Formats: sequence, C-alpha cells, structure tokens
Amino acid sequence: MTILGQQFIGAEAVKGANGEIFGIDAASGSKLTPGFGGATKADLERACALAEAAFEPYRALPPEERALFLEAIADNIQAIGEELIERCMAESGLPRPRLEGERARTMGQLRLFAGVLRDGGFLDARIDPALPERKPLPRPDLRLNNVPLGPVAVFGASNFPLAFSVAGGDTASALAAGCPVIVKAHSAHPGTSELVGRAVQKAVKDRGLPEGTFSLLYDSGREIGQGLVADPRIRAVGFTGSRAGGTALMKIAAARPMPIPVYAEMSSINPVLLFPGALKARGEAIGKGFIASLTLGAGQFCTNPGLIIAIEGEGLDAFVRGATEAIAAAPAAVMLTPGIHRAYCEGTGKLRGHAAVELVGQGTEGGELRGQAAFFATSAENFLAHHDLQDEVFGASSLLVRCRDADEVAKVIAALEGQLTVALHMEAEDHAAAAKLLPKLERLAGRILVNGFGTGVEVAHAMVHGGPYPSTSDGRSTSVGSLAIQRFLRPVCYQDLPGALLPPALQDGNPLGLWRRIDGKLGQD
Ligand SMILES: NC(=O)c1ccc[n+]([C@@H]2O[C@H](COP(=O)([O-])OP(=O)(O)OC[C@H]3O[C@@H](n4cnc5c(N)ncnc54)[C@H](O)[C@@H]3O)[C@@H](O)[C@H]2O)c1
Ligand SMILES: O=CCCC(=O)C(=O)O
Repeated sequence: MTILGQQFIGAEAVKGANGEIFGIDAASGSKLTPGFGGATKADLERACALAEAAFEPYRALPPEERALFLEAIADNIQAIGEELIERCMAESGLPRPRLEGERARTMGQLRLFAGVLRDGGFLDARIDPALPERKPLPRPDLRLNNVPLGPVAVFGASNFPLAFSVAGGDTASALAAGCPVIVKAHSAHPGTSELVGRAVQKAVKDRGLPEGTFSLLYDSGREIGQGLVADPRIRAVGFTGSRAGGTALMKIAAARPMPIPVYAEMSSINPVLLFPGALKARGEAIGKGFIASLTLGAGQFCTNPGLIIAIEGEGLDAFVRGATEAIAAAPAAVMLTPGIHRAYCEGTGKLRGHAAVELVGQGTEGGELRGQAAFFATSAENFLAHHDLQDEVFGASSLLVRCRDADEVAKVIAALEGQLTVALHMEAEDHAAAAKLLPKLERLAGRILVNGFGTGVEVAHAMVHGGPYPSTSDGRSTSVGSLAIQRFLRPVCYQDLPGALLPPALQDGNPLGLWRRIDGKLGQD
C-alpha cells in the first residue's frame, strides 16, 4: 500500500482541494510527505449524501453480514503490515510495542462487535403479549427492539491513532449498530488515517455494501468538522480530545434544529486514593508503580493518574520516596504533536509557578518536542481553594494532595469534577474507610479500580470508559467495550403490529434464536 494523500468519499479516493495538511515526524518535527488535501464543502456534502443513502440498506442487513464486514476490516488492517506501524510510529512518536499492541486492540474491538452482532443481545428484544381479557382495560401487544440512529460522525483522537481513530472503538460500535460512519481524521496522523481508511473502504467494496457506509475526510481548519456535526443527515457524534473541542461540538449539536447526541470523551485527572494501610504496607512500591503508569506513552492517556490523594504520615513519605526515585529516571518522551507538547509545557509551567504548589520530583530534562515528567504537591486546603488545580495537564504531570485526615480526603473528593476512573490503593484494614467513600465515588467516576492504575483499558463486556462531565459529555455510556453500541441505538416499540410487519427479532417463533424478555422473563422462546 502507498500513502497518496487521499481521502475516501464512498467508493472514491480523492485528494481534497481545500488547503493542505502534512503529517509531522513527531521526534524531529520535520514534515512527512505527501501532503493531504483538506475536504471542501462539496466533499462534505457528498459524503453526507452517500451516508444518508447507505443508511436504510446498511441497517437492513442481517447482523451476520455486518459481523462479517467488521471482521473484514480487522483482516484488512492486519494485512497492511509493517507500513502501518512504521508510519504510525513516525506520526505519533509512540514506540513499536505500544502500536503493535494498539493495532491488536483495534482488531480485537472490531471482532468483539462482530460477536455482539451474532449474540443479538444488543437488540434488547422485549415482548409483552396482548391481554385482551384484562380488566378494566385490555393490554395491547407490545414489542420493543433497538434501531440504529443514522449516520454518525467520528472524530479520531490524537493519542490513540489506531484504537480511537479511523477504525477505532467509535467507528466499530457505530458500524455494528447499523450506522454509516464519516470520520474526520485527526491531523496528527493523516498517513495512518489514510492506510486504515483504505482498509475500511476495501472491506465495504469486498462485502458488497453501500458505498456510503464509510467515508474519511481531512480538515485543513475547523470548518469541515463543524459542518459535519451541523449537517442534518448526521444523527450522532463520537469524539475523543480536549474539553474545548468537545464542548464546541456539543454546542453545535445542541443548536441544530434537530439536536443530536455528542459522545465526547474529554478531560479527566483520574484521582488515585492511597489509604493508610496500603501506604504502610507498600508505600514505596506504590510510588514506583504510579510513575510507571504516569509516564506510559509520555503520559498521553485520558486515564493518566493526574491526582493523588492521601493522608500525611510515614507511609506517604515512603510513597513520595518511591515516586521521586522513579521519576528521576524517567526519560523525557516525544509527545504526539508540537501543539500538545506546547500545551503540556504551559500546563506544567503554570504549576511550577503556582504559589500553592511545590515540585516534588521530575524526569530528565525535556526538549523542543519531548515532555519532562513532573510530580507536584499541594495541601488539601490549597487544593480546595484553587479550582484551577483540577485542570487536566495532558502528559506525564501529576499532583499530590496532602490531607491531614479522612475528613479532608472526603472534602477533596466532594470537590472533584467528573472522572473516567478513580483508583483505590488499600489493604483489608482500609476496607471500612473505602466502604464509606464508595457511594461518593460512584457519583464521581465511570470506573472504580483497586490496587492498580486506570491506564490500559480492557476492551470487554463489563468495561466502562466514560464518566460524569467533564470526563465525558454523557456519563450514561462508554466508548470502550461492547456496551458502546448502545450509544448509537434507540428503542422502538411496536404496538399491535401484524406479525409479518415485525422485525425478525420480534417475530413469533423467534427466527433469530435470540434471548428475549417475554412478559418480563428472559428466555429463548
Ligand atoms: N483526555 C483525552 O483523552 C485527550 C486526548 C487527546 C487530547 N486531549 C487534550 O486535547 C489537547 C489537544 O489535542 P487534540 O488535538 O488531540 O484535541 P482537540 O480537542 O484539539 O482535537 C480533537 C479533534 O477535534 C477537532 N476539533 C477540536 N476543536 C474543534 C472545534 N472547535 N471545531 C471543530 N473541530 C474541532 C480537531 O480538529 C481534532 O480532529 C491536548 O493538549 C490535550 O489537552 C485530551
Ligand atoms: O486516552 C484515552 C484512552 C485510554 C485507554 O484506552 C487506555 O488507557 O488504555
């Protein structure tokens, strides 16, 4: 395969004529060739028209057909081979093992959703049979299943150029749900996007699907991304990135004559609570483990442990010792883009100059494109007085909040914004204290984990990668794991429909062999 600077509009591969975007070699800052033409308004119009035309035939396909399509995408991504990894390493600065793992995760996600389609549980088929003799009023025959929303716009993320990008989780879940997808490529990895986009386009063609099932556009500014969200044919948006970007898209979606859901995953500092028993037993080891998680991928994880909360004492001193030793050996790491590196330096610069904050430890010195890991500390009192200390610093920067006692820990937790994850480090003796906090933590975050760190999200059925605002725009859902398909579905109830007009999932005789809830009871009748 060769990178030609093309976008994909249905079955066509075309170079955009609206400005030019270049991939940047993350390690050197030099331009990579070729240039990628930004989409014009006419390109956007055509992609939306094709997606709209594809919606009815695509959603009408049997789930097995969509499953085979997702598997074909996974196979095609694998078949790109070394070129994908090399281009992605150059554009992202991320190391080979990480990207090989991310590629496997991306293919695994696609295959997971193929399994979801074959299982059929996502349809949530329910039947309340008619009760014509019921007094005082008869009950009609009621049958429910989920239907896809319509074409979905997906904004690829900069920090996971494969698993949260062109054929990442948002695309996989939307396609599984029966929604055509238009991806707005992230300009941090246009070449990677083209390679993966071509793999998806080939799967569309090989499986004989409507061409508008998938399109991929580049945007030389913001106009095309914004136009995509505003387009009346788009019925939902998937996004991972900054709070500013996510909220801008939320505003556009809310201002449409017909507002649509935006599933934006934005900023999270992922608090880590260190309980006294755990600190006493293994404070230093937790400190080392924390730095390993903090510096993973130059800290560019939305699950990065950006806030540590603990009660002062010898155990916390041991934790700080372990952390400062480990961070001192952490090499400055290439960041995804010069802009992200700049934002990281601004964020850590602000903390370095903050009157209420002290620098506890740092990694080896950074450079023009490399981020220097940094570990700061403040008191609970100061943390509560300065709301800006909750701002996400995207990269390997974290803040320790020293508390005097459990009451202060509770106050700090009560003051936090919504989070993707909260991690608890504890021993059996800490369970009672943790139990008291759990109701608050459930209100705070989408995932509560013990004796670990949030980085490295498992793609699974029980995973939640979401959380209250501002970690996401809608804490009722997840962007990772099989539950993600629900974001692109809505329930429809069929009342007294003749059997022949019902969708197969709801027909008598259960032709799809699904588990269905009949009169409230799950069964395969
Ligand atoms: N929490 C996370 O997972 C996460 C991930 C990546 C980046 N970030 C944050 O975002 C910063 C910038 O990184 P980024 O470029 O990946 O994120 P970003 O939010 O700036 O951009 C993400 C995507 O949204 C588009 N976009 C952004 N603002 C827009 C607007 N107003 N209108 C239309 N489209 C818009 C961009 O073109 C891009 O495709 C980072 O420094 C970091 O703070 C957070
Ligand atoms: O950056 C957002 C996703 C984080 C993730 O998927 C992980 O930690 O594995």
